[in-house]
Amino acid sequence: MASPLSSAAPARLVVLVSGSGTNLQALLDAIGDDPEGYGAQVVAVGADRDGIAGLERAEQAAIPTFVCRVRDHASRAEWDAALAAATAAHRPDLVVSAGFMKIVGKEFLAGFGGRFINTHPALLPSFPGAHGVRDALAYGVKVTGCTVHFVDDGVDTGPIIAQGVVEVTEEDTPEGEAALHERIKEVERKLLVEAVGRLARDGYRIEGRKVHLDHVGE
Ligand SMILES: Nc1nc2c(c(=O)[nH]1)N[C@@H](CN(C=O)c1ccc(C(=O)N[C@@H](CCC(=O)O)C(=O)O)cc1)CN2
Ligand SMILES: NCC(=O)N[C@@H]1O[C@H](COP(=O)([O-])[O-])[C@@H](O)[C@H]1O
Repeated sequence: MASPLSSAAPARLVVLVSGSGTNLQALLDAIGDDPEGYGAQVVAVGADRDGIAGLERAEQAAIPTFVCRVRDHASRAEWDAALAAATAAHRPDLVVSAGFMKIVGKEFLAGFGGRFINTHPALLPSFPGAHGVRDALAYGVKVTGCTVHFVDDGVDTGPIIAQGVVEVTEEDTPEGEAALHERIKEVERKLLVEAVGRLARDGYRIEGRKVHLDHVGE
């Protein structure tokens, strides 16, 4: 699949969040007042719930927000279609799931397949799902980390864009999940900013499981 990013204008990003939104903040800070330099701008932030810091961060930055709650829809499929429509209204080039804690369905993927990026707090394909940090700790791994990947119709199974490694130490007890997650997030924020910027600036191709970042100027 060839890059959908053909324009010289900054890529339009819709970012989906469910929680504190520190990955969203890292993108906003990297873009700052130079979207041309970074190669992308955040045009909207969407969420599956109200009252989260991620939405407050968007409002602070005067970025439009939308909330699409499963319980406001008659079925999961209707929610998925509503989320797809609310996202499409902002005409994104790329959609970024940055701590978005819902599995999206067919309609969303039909609209944004090949341009929907997720960041996950484990080294995929190990420990997919909603509890990547807890599952890695429970397994007893000595290294873990984070993965930025394109989303497909599995859960955390799509083609990998970039990964970052974090050591697990003797101090990382099962009770210390939050502390390990915080160390992962320090690496993850930088990885996400770097990966999204490169995809947006230089373009990319997805061939099977491989993501090829184009090399502009080489
Ligand atoms: N179709 C896909 N959707 C999403 C993917 C994906 O790979 N394919 N990645 C996720 C993010 N994700 C981890 O990276 C993830 C998030 C949530 C869950 C999950 O089990 N969610 C439950 C609800 C949990 C809650 O509301 O707290 C659910 O969806 O019912 C698994 C993986 C983004 N979406
Ligand atoms: N499976 C999805 C998942 O666990 N996502 C994780 O939620 C955190 C969100 O942090 P943030 O709200 O501070 O950006 C991030 O670590 C992200 O990888």
